[in-house]
Amino acid sequence: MGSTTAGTRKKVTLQTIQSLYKKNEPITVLTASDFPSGHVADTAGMEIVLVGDSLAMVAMGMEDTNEVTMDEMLLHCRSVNRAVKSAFTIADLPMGSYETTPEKALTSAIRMVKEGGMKGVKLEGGAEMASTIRKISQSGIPVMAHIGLTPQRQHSLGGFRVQGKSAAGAVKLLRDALAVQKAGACMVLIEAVPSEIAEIVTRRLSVPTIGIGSGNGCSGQVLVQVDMLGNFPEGRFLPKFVKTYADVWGEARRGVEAYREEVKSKAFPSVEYTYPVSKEVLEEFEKVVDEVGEEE
Ligand SMILES: Nc1nc(=O)c2c([nH]1)NC[C@@H]1CN(c3ccc(C(=O)N[C@@H](CCC(=O)O)C(=O)O)cc3)CN21
Ligand SMILES: CC(C)C(=O)C(=O)O
Ligand SMILES: [Mg+2]
Repeated sequence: MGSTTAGTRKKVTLQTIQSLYKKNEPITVLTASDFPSGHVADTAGMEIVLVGDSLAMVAMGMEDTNEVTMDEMLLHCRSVNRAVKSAFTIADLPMGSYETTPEKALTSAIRMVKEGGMKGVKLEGGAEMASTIRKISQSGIPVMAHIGLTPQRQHSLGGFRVQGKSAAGAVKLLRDALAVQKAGACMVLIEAVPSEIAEIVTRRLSVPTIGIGSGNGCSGQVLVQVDMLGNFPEGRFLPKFVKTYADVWGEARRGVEAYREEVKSKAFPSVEYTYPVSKEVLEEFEKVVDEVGEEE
């Protein structure tokens, strides 16, 4: 099946993504927020690495995604970009960096490319964002549109709620998808929408859809990396759509506790973790040790 583990993998371009879409091969997308997470996503063969504003919550400990600034996003983008050699990179435009005018949005998108090293940008919203999407994509920066559950608009949506559940909601979703496609979006991310609805929307579009919590009928899938790796504090809430493929947190916790025990018991550092010194040097040093600092 398709592209495998990388290393010498060729650079993924929009054309690569287009050809996967044509072949009906699912497009793999994963978030990253720093050098190590960018590195593992890239070398494990993800086609797209997304610097999502969810990093506000998972990497910065903020309450939601609305607090993170453009400058903070750029810092994370630069770290991810140093690690990613093959994957196509996209970053979320954070709340406040694109809503006021298409010109402001383009300025922010250009910063993501020039300062963040990103290849494309993602922004939340449907039909109402069409002129913004057009402005950015006509300037040569690929735009992924994010519809369905749009976390930056959680207070209008009444929280992190499933979208497109009613017939009217599904019609709105389809209208949004068609509008952002017409405006030039190169991909449409669909978050937290019933599978059947997302599948029908995907069929009506001629650009790939990337689903999160929207079932198997999308052209590709995305998850937040720390979620799928189980790399988060005990007891943290996880959306129903997250499948956990590893227990990185458990392993990290086990390691730190073992280190603590061994420091307390003096089992660490044992001799193999220390540097040798010759007996002669040691004897010579011991001879003078009491005099050092007492001179004059
Ligand atoms: N770590 C993390 N993972 C994510 O997937 C994620 C973030 N953060 N932050 C930004 C958004 C917020 N996300 C969320 C958060 C909660 C639900 C949630 O509570 N879903 C409910 C369904 C609620 C309903 O019935 O309408 C669930 O049970 O999954 C969904 C998406 C997805 N994104
Ligand atoms: C969850 C994905 C789609 C995202 O927008 C993010 O990570 O911020
Ligand atoms: Mg986001």
